[in-house]
Amino acid sequence: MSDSQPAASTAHEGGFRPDLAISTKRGGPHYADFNEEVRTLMDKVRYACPSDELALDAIATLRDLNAKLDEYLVDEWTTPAGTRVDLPARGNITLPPYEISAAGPDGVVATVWFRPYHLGGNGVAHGGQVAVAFDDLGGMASAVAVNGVCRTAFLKVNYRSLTPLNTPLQMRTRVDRRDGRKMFVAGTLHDGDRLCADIESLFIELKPGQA
Ligand SMILES: CCCCCCCCCC(=O)SCCNC(=O)CCNC(=O)[C@H](O)C(C)(C)COP(=O)(O)OP(=O)(O)OC[C@H]1O[C@@H](n2cnc3c(N)ncnc32)[C@H](O)[C@@H]1OP(=O)(O)O
Repeated sequence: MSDSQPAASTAHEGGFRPDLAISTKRGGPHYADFNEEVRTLMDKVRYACPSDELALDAIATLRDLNAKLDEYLVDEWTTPAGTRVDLPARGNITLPPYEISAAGPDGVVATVWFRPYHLGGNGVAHGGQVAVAFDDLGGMASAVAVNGVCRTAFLKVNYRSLTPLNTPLQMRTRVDRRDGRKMFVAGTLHDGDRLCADIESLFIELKPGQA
């Protein structure tokens, strides 16, 4: 575990943050390239078998970079990662990248692609990464439905066929049924006409102030 900690957060206000002030300017004009280079680094690391000389060189470079980044850590409400809606997956490099083509009462439609670093085994995507994409986009469908924040209560993924890497895939999520705060969300992931996975899930609308 690294000792690096993000900056102290502001007072805990639960899941609702009316003052998010989302801006595509956060992180500056080169934040997109910064994000992309980090994803590329993760791709390379997933497949690299470095010489010891290269490993030592990379360790020194990364330590230097991490020390520089330590000077610029902010809290989760201020970081561009997760709020740069102009970037794939809102600039959150922990998510598989996606681009939203529709988000409304009929649900969310996105193009998602799994990169080399999402490798599970034998050249295809890790099932956990598929679940991460469904969690985020299922959460988005329920958030749009209630115009608020929801948390996942359960997420069942049916893996119907292998999910390829480096391929634009269609993910669709929608609230199938609402019962008060309970949003039953269905979703599919397709490679062309082929169904890769689908979900049965429940998202709960948070009460004001609820974490
Ligand atoms: C636009 C940006 C989009 C961003 C999207 C990001 C999405 C990311 C979503 C996540 O990953 S959230 C992180 C993973 N989830 C969690 O950590 C949640 C942990 N669990 C909790 O915090 C609470 O258990 C939870 C908020 C889900 C529910 O607690 P509550 O106290 O608010 O509700 P309660 O326990 O009273 O349950 C409300 C109803 O849901 C039902 N319920 C809750 N959990 C259930 C469950 N697991 N299975 C079936 N039903 C469940 C419960 O029975 C009840 O039904 P009834 O109203 O009919 O009585």
